[in-house]
Amino acid sequence: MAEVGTGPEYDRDREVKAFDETKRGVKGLVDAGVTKIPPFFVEPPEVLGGSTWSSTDDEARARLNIPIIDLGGAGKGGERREEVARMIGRACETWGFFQVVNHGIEERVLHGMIEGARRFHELPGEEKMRYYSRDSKTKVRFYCNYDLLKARSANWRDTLLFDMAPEPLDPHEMPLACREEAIECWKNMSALGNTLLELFSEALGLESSYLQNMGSAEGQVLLSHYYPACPEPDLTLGVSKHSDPDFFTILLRDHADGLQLLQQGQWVNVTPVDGALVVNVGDLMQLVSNGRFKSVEHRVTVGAVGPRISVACFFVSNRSMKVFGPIKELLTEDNPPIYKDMPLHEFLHQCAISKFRGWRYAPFEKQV
Ligand SMILES: O=C(O)CCC(=O)C(=O)O
Ligand SMILES: [Fe+2]
Repeated sequence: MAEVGTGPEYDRDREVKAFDETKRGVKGLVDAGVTKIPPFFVEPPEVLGGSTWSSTDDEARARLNIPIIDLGGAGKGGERREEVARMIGRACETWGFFQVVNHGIEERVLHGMIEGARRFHELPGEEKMRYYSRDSKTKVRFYCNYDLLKARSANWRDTLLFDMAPEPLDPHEMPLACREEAIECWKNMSALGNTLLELFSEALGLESSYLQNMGSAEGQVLLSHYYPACPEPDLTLGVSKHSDPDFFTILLRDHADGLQLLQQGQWVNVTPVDGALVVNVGDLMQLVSNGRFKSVEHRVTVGAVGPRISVACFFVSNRSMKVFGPIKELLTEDNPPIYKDMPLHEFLHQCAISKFRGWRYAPFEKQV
């Protein structure tokens, strides 16, 4: 006989809808004391599996850590500017990920943001639920999985989203639990994002202001993710394998492991480093750089202890009619365009259906 909850009598759509209507997210399940996760969170074994790089050899292990780049002296006219731009370029061409230290954001601001996110997600369910929304026009929204109603399996995480830019967000719309912390964190991440944009431009051999002038990252979305402890951590994921559909992402994490990226078909753990921020290339950057910078797939596993908290700032374009394609200055006879020019809305649609499938000019290995 089929296991209870998964047999033919199990109405998945109804269960998902009923869960969504609680407006309490995964944290609500944990608070209710579930000891088994609802079946719609269970990932198939082929998704959960996959080998993880591991090595007993110290040197090999060291090579399996994404680069940690010191931004000290990399400001405009700084003595390390060129060196840092080169390091960032190399990291984007190989890993698609790097961590930055000496980034200029005070520890107080980062710690405050993590604690603010914790305060929000640990509010009583009745207080949080008034922010619960699936309407993408809502600039402040709390939700459990943006694609909950469509995805094959749900992810074990809740998110609070703030649409910070380009239109300013009225602070009064933000929950008090993390309002000040989120504004301060975003201002700092936004400034760091501008510096990174200049460094990305220089790494590509372009004018410092080139990428900024394209308007590819003028939209900024701050996401506070909360991954509660999971009673069956081996059956589900915090977030399934994906690449970010933005230009680039700055990610703040607490001390918990879980973030993994895919390298040569195997998962590599991105080990937390005190005070560091993770930066990763998104799909739009891969497109405009004609595949030179890689948008690498990543995922988050969950643990039996928790929560794990992370805060991501997505740098995006919100000009849906603007046409994006490989930057002409980067193209040569030896480096012909491997992607088509297309309006942003079409690009995002393609990303949503299937990453890069069916619209490349040449066979292109997405993974390095
Ligand atoms: O929580 C994390 O460490 C990663 C989050 C992530 O991949 C995302 O927001 O796209
Ligand atoms: Fe991501």
